[in-house]
Amino acid sequence: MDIKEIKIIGGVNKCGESENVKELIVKRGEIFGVVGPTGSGKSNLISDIEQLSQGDTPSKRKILINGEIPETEMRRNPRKRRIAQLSQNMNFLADMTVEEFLIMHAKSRGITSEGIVEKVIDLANNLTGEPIKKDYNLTILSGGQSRSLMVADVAVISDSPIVLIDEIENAGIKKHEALELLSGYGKIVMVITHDPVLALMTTRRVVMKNGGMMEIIETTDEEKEVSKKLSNIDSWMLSMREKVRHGQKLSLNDIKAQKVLE
Ligand SMILES: Nc1ncnc2c1ncn2[C@@H]1O[C@H](COP(=O)(O)OP(=O)(O)OP(=O)(O)O)[C@@H](O)[C@H]1O
Repeated sequence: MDIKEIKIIGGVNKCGESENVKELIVKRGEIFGVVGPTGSGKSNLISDIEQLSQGDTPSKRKILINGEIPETEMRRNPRKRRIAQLSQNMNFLADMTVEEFLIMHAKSRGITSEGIVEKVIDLANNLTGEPIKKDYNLTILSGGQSRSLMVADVAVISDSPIVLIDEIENAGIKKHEALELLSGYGKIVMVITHDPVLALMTTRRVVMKNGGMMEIIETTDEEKEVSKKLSNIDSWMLSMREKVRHGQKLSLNDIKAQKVLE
């Protein structure tokens, strides 16, 4: 099934009161943000989408796919759900090389195209400062390398049209590029974040409060500008981290803020 949009029909907050936002539609290629303080219900909203809930969770939300109630099979069978989830705590456990894993995953999805392994690894290497090689064992990958590979894998091999991301701010990868990559592959991307770099690169974001969807904010052009500048600062921080990691010394020249903010 070609998933073009998901619709969230609002339910109730933690006090049982109707949510302010009654209906929310997220379309293919859109990056949608979920923001709110601790305990405000961000993960709960993502989990409702992941389960394709139909008024049967505490929030009583309903999730429609292309305007319709998804088939029971899609709800019950995780293989048919086609929703990928990424979080900063995820790691690979399988004892195999990067190449073996990618070939196996591509095969299981019926993808046989030439050069798919190289393509995924190249994309992953754009997201991390520490290069990944195809003969590396999955279990020796660092956190940043693992997450980069997962993002590239979800973008290219996994056919999950819906990607739910739970706080990747400390995942040690180029977050901006990671989100751009996923949305560029025509996916519906929903990202929970406290990070302005990510929050401002979404087209819209929902503000959670007390377990309910309070309001939807459209990202302004000015905010997009701010996002680009913050992203530069972010890449710079990542490069500093890499220098320290590789035993190099930093100098005051490295923190000339103007260079970063230009
Ligand atoms: N609409 C709701 N109805 C009933 N319970 C809810 C609702 N929304 C959230 N909760 C409950 O409130 C608690 C906090 O919610 P949740 O974990 O989703 O918050 P969060 O914003 O993700 O928090 P954190 O930022 O700390 O991860 C959870 O136990 C969750 O089950």
